[in-house]
Amino acid sequence: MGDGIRVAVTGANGRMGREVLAAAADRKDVAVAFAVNRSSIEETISGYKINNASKFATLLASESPDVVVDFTGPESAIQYATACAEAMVPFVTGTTGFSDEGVEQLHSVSEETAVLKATNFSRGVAALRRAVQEAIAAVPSYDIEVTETHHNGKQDAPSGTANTLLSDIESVREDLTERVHGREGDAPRTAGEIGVHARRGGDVAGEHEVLVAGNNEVLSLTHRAGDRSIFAIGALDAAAWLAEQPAGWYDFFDAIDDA
Ligand SMILES: NC(=O)C1=CN([C@@H]2O[C@H](COP(=O)(O)OP(=O)(O)OC[C@H]3O[C@@H](n4cnc5c(N)ncnc54)[C@H](OP(=O)(O)O)[C@@H]3O)[C@@H](O)[C@H]2O)C=CC1
Ligand SMILES: O=C(O)C1=N[C@H](C(=O)O)C[C@H](O)C1
Repeated sequence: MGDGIRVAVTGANGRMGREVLAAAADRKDVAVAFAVNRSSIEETISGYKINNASKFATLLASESPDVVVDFTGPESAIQYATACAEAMVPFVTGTTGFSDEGVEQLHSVSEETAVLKATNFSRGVAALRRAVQEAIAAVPSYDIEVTETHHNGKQDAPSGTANTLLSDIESVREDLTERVHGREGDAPRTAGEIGVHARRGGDVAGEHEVLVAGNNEVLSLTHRAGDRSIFAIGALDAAAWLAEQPAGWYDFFDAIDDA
């Protein structure tokens, strides 16, 4: 696979699917084997024909892509992943909002083929995650609040990235056992909580802030996505790496730390 990868793209007419096709068109190391969308699309996107999603399994067999890149919804991602397991094609998903059962189903797929699931394909967010864990370990009694802001079309709240940051924080601060979503009325803060806030508006590509406060000081660690191309580029980098991996469960750190 030294000459590059042939990628299949799901959710091709979504905000992210379009970005992935645009990023692929810009890269010499990525060719698009095929692209699918649930609703039929007559026009091409970044020069690529868009197939109806009902043809996904047939196209997997006939086009033999090296890897599939999926940004859709939790139910469809599991359906696409299941088809990838049958065809033994590696599967990268940036889709968020999975239930615990959904994540278990993806884990089952990873017994048959390589699966890389990441709630955020930005290298800046990968750096933020590491910075947050280091920072909060240094001030172990401080209060923590996580705030995310996204465009008004986002389905899930809090964002997948916010949930990932919350898990990271809880792995360092085992005393924080309750996630409090928003705050209203007679609702004073308690010692064991992490406040979680989700804002929606306009076309914000994605912002995440971890606020750490105590002892007469405030530390704010923030990431702002300038536009969605960063997620698409990161997903294609992850896809190029995953295409060469054996069956198993991987995250974005596995790909970027091995580069
Ligand atoms: N990990 C990361 O770095 C990032 C993750 N995301 C995540 O990616 C996902 C998609 O986001 P975004 O592109 O903004 O969403 P959009 O709503 O713009 O696009 C969703 C796409 O998925 C398709 N789709 C939705 N439900 C189904 C279904 N049941 N069956 C088949 N296809 C379906 C839609 O098809 P149709 O057009 O026919 O409706 C559309 O093509 C979200 O979960 C989001 O949180 C987003 C950005 C970055
Ligand atoms: O839906 C989005 O747009 C985004 N979703 C991801 C998430 O839920 O964390 C990543 C990014 O913030 C954009």
